[in-house]
Amino acid sequence: MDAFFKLPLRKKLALKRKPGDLCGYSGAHADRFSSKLPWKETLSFTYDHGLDVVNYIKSFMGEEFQEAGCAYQTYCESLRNLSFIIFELLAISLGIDRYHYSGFFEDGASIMRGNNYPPCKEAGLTLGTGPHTDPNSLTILHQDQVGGLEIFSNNKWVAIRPRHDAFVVNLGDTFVALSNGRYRSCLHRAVVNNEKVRRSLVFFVNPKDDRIVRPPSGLVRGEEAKEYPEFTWSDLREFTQKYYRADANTLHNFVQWLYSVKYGQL
Ligand SMILES: C=C1C[C@]23C[C@H]1CC[C@H]2[C@]1(C)CCC[C@@](C)(C(=O)O)[C@H]1[C@@H]3C(=O)O
Ligand SMILES: O=C(O)CCC(=O)C(=O)O
Ligand SMILES: [Fe+2]
Repeated sequence: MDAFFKLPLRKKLALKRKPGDLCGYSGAHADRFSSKLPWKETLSFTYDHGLDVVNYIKSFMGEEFQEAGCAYQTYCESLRNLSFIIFELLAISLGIDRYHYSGFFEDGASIMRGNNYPPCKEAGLTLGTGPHTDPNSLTILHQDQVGGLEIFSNNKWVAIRPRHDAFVVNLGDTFVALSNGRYRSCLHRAVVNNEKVRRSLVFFVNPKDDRIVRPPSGLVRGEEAKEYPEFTWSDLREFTQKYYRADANTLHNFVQWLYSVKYGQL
């Protein structure tokens, strides 16, 4: 990732994400937003179980990234396996079939994202990533030793101390619906500093695009008891990529959009 973000801007822009697509390079999301631009660059690609990551990275970034491709291949496969273990633990904690969620995500496709946060002379006047809950289902993050990830807990921002030997795991909005509201998604942000570049690797786990997101029957007592309408990850990704910058209220606004646009019920 270091080698990529040190490339000349014209080479990075050659991999610029296409409008509405999550994958590719983005510089401060300057092509998407006209205010409150995040102080960061990102490089994202979709990972599904069958992807030959090495060839994908080489074709996408160049032959010189063969070694990076091998590292990403191992990393993505390992995090996919870890996600299934986490989903089993979540199912057990909810008292449902322990394989319910891992089965639901078996044919899913995740997003691998590298975040590069350059130092900022006026670090207090900007944010690397603004306050948000992740719209996806589950996030497995590794931050470098610089520090900058914060969660909102007990009405204050709390720094998450970097640990080189640990991942940060948080639930996203889609899992709120999959658990029928029994779990909440974690509000977090990334701050920057005026001295050092900061990097994080983020693995966003998602179900297959068109798989219907609904809670297991064991978590729903009667039709009225469903907390959220049914939707797909494809719907929520479209909402965040085309109509709404994910923030602390994405799920609420997404449901309004679903009813008005998708179901025409408002
Ligand atoms: C589905 C996604 C949209 C974002 C990347 C993944 C999960 C987190 C989302 C994001 C990081 C939340 C803050 C705003 C955002 C625009 C960003 O700063 O990158 C979001 C991502 C995105 O829309 O690219
Ligand atoms: O870089 C970080 O520590 C947080 C990044 C993040 O929240 C995201 O990319 O969704
Ligand atoms: Fe996030």
